[in-house]
This record gives sequence, C-alpha cells and structure tokens, in this order.
Amino acid sequence: MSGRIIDGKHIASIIRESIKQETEKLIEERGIQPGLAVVLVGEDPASQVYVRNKERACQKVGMYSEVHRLPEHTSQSELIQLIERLGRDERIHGILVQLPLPAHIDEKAVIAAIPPAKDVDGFHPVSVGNMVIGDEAFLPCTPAGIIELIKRTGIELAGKHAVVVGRSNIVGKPVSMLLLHEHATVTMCHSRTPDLAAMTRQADVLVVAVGRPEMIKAEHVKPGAVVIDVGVNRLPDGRLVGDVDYDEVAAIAEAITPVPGGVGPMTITMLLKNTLQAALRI
Ligand SMILES: Nc1nc2c(c(=O)[nH]1)N[C@@H](CN(C=O)c1ccc(C(=O)N[C@@H](CCC(=O)O)C(=O)O)cc1)CN2
Repeated sequence: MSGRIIDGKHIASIIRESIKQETEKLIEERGIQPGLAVVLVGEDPASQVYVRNKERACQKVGMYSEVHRLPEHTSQSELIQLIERLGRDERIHGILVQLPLPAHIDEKAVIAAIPPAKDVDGFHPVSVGNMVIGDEAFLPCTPAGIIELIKRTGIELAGKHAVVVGRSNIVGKPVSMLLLHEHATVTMCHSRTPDLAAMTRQADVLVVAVGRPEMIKAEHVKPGAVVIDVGVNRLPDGRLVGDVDYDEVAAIAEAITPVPGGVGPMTITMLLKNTLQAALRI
C-alpha cells in the first residue's frame, strides 16, 4: 500500500482563489479593503520568511498589508504601544505578532494586548475560550488548516480515534479541541507519554506537532491511518523534513501530508480567511 498524498498546496490555492473573489466583492460593494498588520520582532530567519510570505499572500488576494519590523532589543511596552495603535487603526482589520518573540518579552502579555476583534491568529484568551465552547471565534490558523485539509480530502472524522502528538498552545491543544468538535475521540500525547508507539498505533487519524525531525516511524502508525505532519524542520544538509519519516510512513498510511506542501500552505491561507472575516464583520 502507498498512501494518498494530501496536497496542501493545491487545496490552499483553491481556497485562496475564493478569498480573492470575496475580497474584490467587498471592495466593490462596500469600499472595504481587508487590512492585515504583521509585527515581527528580531531577526529569526524562519520568521522573516513566514512574514514575507504573509505579506505576499495578502497582495495576491488584493488585501492591504503592512509589516512592522522591530529590532531585537524592542521593549515589551514599545511593542504593546504599537499593538494598541494598530488596534485603533481603521485600515487594519487583523493584527498578528509573529512568534516566537525574543526571550525578554512576555508572549502572553503581548497577545492579550491585541483586540479580540482583530485577533486573526486566534491566540487571544477570549478567542481561545470562544473556540473551546464552540462560539464564533477566529480559529488558530494551523489547526483550522488541518481540519480543512482533512475535510476537503473527503475523510470523515466523526467516530474516528484521533491521536495528537504535541501539546503546544498554537497547534496541539487547539487542534485537539477542533477534532473533538468534529466528533472524533481524541487522545493527546506529549514528551512524557509512556510507550508513545502504543498510543499512536491506535490512531485512525494521527496529527504530529512536536518539532522533532522524522521521529514518527512506521512502527508508530496503524496501517491505513491518516497522518497529518505539522513539523517543519530544517536539517544541517539543508533539507526540509517533517516530524514524520515520510518514506516509511507513506508506505503504510491511507493518506499523508508531505513536508513541504502539506499543512504549511494552509496556515497562511487560514490567516487570509480570518482577515477577510474580520473585515466582513465591520
Ligand atoms: N503569529 C504566529 N506565529 C507563528 C505561527 C502562526 O500561525 N502565527 N505559526 C508558525 C510559523 N508559520 C506562520 O507563522 C508558518 C510555518 C510554516 C509555513 C509553511 O508554509 N511551510 C512550508 C515550508 C516553508 C519553508 O520552505 O520553510 C510548508 O510546510 O510547505 C507557513 C507559516 C510559528 N509562528
């Protein structure tokens, strides 16, 4: 058996086309151009790439965007002042602060300064709370992208056993909640789970977000499972790999996301979707 490849790049391009059309309609009919402000603190090379890609993605669908690049030594209060100013700016419908932040800045305090109505990353405690209770909220982009990929591939989640490996606030915890909302039975695993393979082998749907290159091998996966790889790891030889050993696992999975070209392209697509949504709510 060799698994179906879940082509995130293709699915993302279909969604982006419809976002582009809705953006054009919003501008034409109501004179509102969705606007996104991205704040980047410091010089992290991967973050710089992601921020540039977010800026380009906005341009391609006809949204307004501005990027605020701040030096590494920016203080927490300077950063919060900028966020408060963006919160009052009528051109800006969505604000996101690229993570990770430098160590001297308290990430939670910064996220709390974003007005929930502009929280297109879905990280504010109000957004998280609304997501958990199933109320209207901006959903965090990577978890929302994972659910969209699974649904658009025609995979049923209701009644399935989903196992999530990783418990971060931006992927592991929220994706577990979204899988639960889709009526999956969810098990969360992490670095202190004993006998990880015994847990992951029970998964009909396995989501891996741990940031450890190729740690999930064929022995961790039940034949016929759907495998979603959230990892993006750059190896010393320059190759980009996921948290799943793709060649081994693709041979036994029913369907699998590649890295690159799986979950990654959906993250920015869901950001565009949230930004459009924020502008539509005006
Ligand atoms: N404020 C936020 N910070 C971070 C988030 C986030 O959602 N909001 N997520 C990640 C980084 N991220 C977006 O910011 C992100 C990661 C990966 C990709 C992506 O398209 N990956 C490609 C490969 C890209 C490459 O060549 O390096 C893929 O998997 O195909 C997009 C966005 C942490 N920070």
